Order: sequence, then C-alpha cells, then structure tokens
Amino acid sequence: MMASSQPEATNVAAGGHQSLNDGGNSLSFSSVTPQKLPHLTDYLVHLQPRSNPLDQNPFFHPTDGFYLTSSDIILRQVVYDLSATFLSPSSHRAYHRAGPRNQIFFDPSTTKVAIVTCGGLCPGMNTVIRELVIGLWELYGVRQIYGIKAGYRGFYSTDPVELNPKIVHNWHRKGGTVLETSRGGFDLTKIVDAIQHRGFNQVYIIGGDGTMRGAVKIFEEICRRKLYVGVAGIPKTVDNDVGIIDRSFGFQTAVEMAQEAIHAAHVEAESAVNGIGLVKLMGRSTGHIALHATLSSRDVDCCLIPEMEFYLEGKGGLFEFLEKKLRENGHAVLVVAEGSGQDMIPRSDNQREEKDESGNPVFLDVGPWLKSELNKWWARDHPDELFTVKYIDPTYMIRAVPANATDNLYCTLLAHSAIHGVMAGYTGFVSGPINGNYAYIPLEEVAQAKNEVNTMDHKWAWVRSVTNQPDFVRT
Ligand SMILES: Nc1ncnc2c1ncn2[C@@H]1O[C@H](COP(=O)(O)OP(=O)(O)O)[C@@H](O)[C@H]1O
Ligand SMILES: O=P(O)(O)OC[C@H]1O[C@](O)(COP(=O)(O)O)[C@@H](O)[C@@H]1O
Ligand SMILES: [Mg+2]
Repeated sequence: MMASSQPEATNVAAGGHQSLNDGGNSLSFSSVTPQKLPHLTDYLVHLQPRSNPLDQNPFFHPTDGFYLTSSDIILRQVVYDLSATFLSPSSHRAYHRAGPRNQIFFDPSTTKVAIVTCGGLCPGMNTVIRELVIGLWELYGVRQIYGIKAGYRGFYSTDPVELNPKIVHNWHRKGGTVLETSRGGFDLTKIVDAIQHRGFNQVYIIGGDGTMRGAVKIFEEICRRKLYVGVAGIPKTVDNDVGIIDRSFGFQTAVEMAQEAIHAAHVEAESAVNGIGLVKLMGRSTGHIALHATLSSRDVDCCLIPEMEFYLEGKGGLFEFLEKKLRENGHAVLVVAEGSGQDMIPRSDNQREEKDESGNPVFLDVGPWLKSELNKWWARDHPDELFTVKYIDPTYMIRAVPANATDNLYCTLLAHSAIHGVMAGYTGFVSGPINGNYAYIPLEEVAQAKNEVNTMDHKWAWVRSVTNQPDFVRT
C-alpha cells in the first residue's frame, strides 16, 4: 500500500464545530490546534511511505480505528472555569495521540536502531530498553538494535552492544540501567558523527531534563545534515521534574520505596522521648517525591520542599512548630527534599560554584545540617530534657530498584508509543502521557518545560491540611 509521500494533513475540525460552551467564550474544535510534530519528510521530501507490517502480524488484527491519524489529538488542558471571561490561546493546545499509523517510513529489514540512557538512575529504565527492543523486533521486524553504553559519551567512546529479545528478556526485573549511564560527555559533533558513521536510522534517548536539552541539539544537527534518522526522547526523572507529561516513570516506585524510610523514622521517633524522625528524600529542585511520600504516609508532621522557603527560629518557624508537636504527641516526623533550605546552609565560595559534570548545581547536604541545627536548638532551649533526632537518608535506595507493576506497564506503553511514532516518520518528539492518554510532544517543548510543585494549588493545600505545618511566612 503506497500512498502519498506526506503524512496525513491535520484536520482537527473533522468532528464538526462542536463547542464546550455556547456562551460568549466557546472552545470549539476548530480553534484546537495540535502542536506541529517534526516529520522526516520535512527535509527528506522524496521519502516514500510503506504499509505498516502490523497488517501482516499474526497477533494483530487491525480493524477500523486501530491506526491513528493526525486528527487524533489530546487536549493539554481538561479543566476549565466556564465562568472565565477569557480563554487563553494555550488553553486550546493539543498534541497528537501516540499509537500505530497505517503507513511507516522505514524498511524494518534495513533499519538500524540506537538506544541510550543518560543522567541519574530511575526505576524502570531497563523496562523501557527491554520494551523498545521487544517492540521493534516483534511488532515491526527490526533486527539491528544496539545499546549505547554509558550515556551520551558512549556514542563516540565505545562500541555499541547488540540487543535482541533473548538478551533483554528479564531486564524489567533489574534496577538501574544495564546499558549504564553517565553525566556530562555531551559533544554534539562527535555524537552526530557517530550516529551518521555507524548508520543508525533511529535513536531512542532515555533521560531527564538535561538529556532532553541535549536531544534537541542532536535532533537539530540531524535535520541540518538532512540525515535519515528519527529521534525520540523518553522522559526519565525520578524527581518528576519534566513538564507537560502527567508524571515520569519510576516516580511511583520511588514514592513507594520512600514509605519504608518514613515508617522507620516514625518508629524511631515514637520510641524515643521527644523523638524526631528526619528523612531526606531526592528532589534536586522539585519536591514531588517528598510531597507524594508525605501524602501517602500520613505519619509526616512537616514536609520541606525546594519550592517553599522555610526558617528555623522565631514565631511561625520550624522549631516553634516542632516544639508544639513534641508537646502534643511526644514525637514528630520531618521529611525534607534534598534541594530544600540550600540558602540557609553555610557554604564556601567554592561550594557556591560547584556543578556536576552535566552542569547541575551540587547541593550541600540538608539532612546532617538540619539534624545538627535541631540538636543545637534543643540543647540551648531545653538543656534538661531528653531529645533525639534519628536521621535517615535513603537517597539511592528509592531509585536503584526495579519498577513496580504500575511503572512497568507505563514503561511498556511509553516505549511502544515511541516506536510507533518513529516508525511513522515523526522525529524530534517525546512520547508521554497527557491527561491519561499517550501523546507525541515536540522535544523542544519538553526540554523547556519544568514541572515544579505549585504551592498555591490544592495539592499543596492538602499537604498543609494533613500536616498542619506552618506556611513559613514571616509576620
Ligand atoms: N543544555 C544541555 N545541552 C546538551 N547536553 C546537555 C545539556 N544539559 C545536560 N546535557 C547532557 O545530558 C546528559 C544528562 O544530563 P543530566 O542533567 O545529568 O541528567 P538528566 O537528563 O537526568 O537531567 C548529560 O550527558 C549531559 O551532559
Ligand atoms: O548522585 P547522582 O547520580 O548525580 O544523582 C543525584 C541526583 O539525581 C537525581 O536523582 C535525579 O537527577 P536527574 O533526573 O536530573 O538525573 C536527583 O534527585 C539527585 O540530586
Ligand atoms: Mg535532571
């Protein structure tokens, strides 16, 4: 089935001009514009499509509606205030739905694939790799699939390793990434040279915000050189700091693992006289893990996140609140995200400048600092009373584990979504869930978007109502 060489034209008005609100401020299908997705035919204009091999797959029986078209979209925003007098243009933003297309732009028998993992670990990385390999092999019949070792630097510093379903069959049970990962080592020219010289046609890049910024540059250079190479990003971040998508894979697993640390802190605190259990959780610049772990646990009395400043002494401060809790309950549990309180920790000029290999700021350790401040405070104000701080730092334990069942399923859908998109000729995109449905989002948009905790929204208000902690606004 050889048809037009261009992907189907966008027609979001196909369903007619239905509107959400017939008042003065209507949102109609005609005003919904899906974000434009780059396609290989944007610069390889003579590239011919071919029918999807899923047509011949004995395990699939494509029916009407099995294949998605570019008129299948997902709205970014699903919550509206119908009394609003103005709908911003961004409220009409939409993305193409992820899934198989009836035409593909690769010959599986000659397609050569590279898969790379970059940045910090996250539960589920191995599942994504496994499902990319299995999906490419089983769904589309691709046989040349390679893993790039140790992150971006692996493109130009080591030989790729061959992957097949037999090799990866049990990888979803392993934490970490069998391909290995690293920070730094991003050399655009060397990376794209390696992609070109090794003859890769599809590159799947699994990584976080830094990785996605690198992926944008790789994609742009590939376009500039007009290479027959599709690029897909698969967002990975245990911190859940990548924007637009509902949440990142491995995040739920990490929150679940954090429960054990919080539980232990609670037991230790309860079993001491004036006991404080202090748990530090990952979260470089966003406090999602701390927030979700707090809400799920219900044993936490105070949750400190980077998005919210706090102070120790005086009215409305942390010490005053903890003292009240100790007097009421005899113990208190405190969860602190690693990026919190950085401005309060004394540091040298050298420490102020410190960055990791990827350019991320290196934080001072808020846990031991807070423990020491708590001990100083109590010894000063209540020298005759017993007091214990038990500090638990489960840092790597929450991310160096295999994904739980929900995250494993999520990783599988992400990987398959990415494969279907690249096979269909889309490039420079990220696959990810938006409002529960899988979408293709332009890489550039994902690289720029940051998911921070909004301390003005209902979720943070819920934390406050669970903990009754102060809002740390000085009066
Ligand atoms: N702005 C950038 N441009 C190009 N590459 C980047 C950029 N930021 C980070 N990288 C590269 O992306 C990789 C992962 O970045 P890092 O910040 O360590 O992790 P993550 O992707 O998980 O946020 C590293 O190899 C790093 O060099
Ligand atoms: O010690 P490492 O491996 O650099 O990782 C520490 C950092 O990695 C993270 O887990 C996540 O970082 P990325 O998602 O940016 O890779 C942060 O929470 C933490 O600060
Ligand atoms: Mg990052």
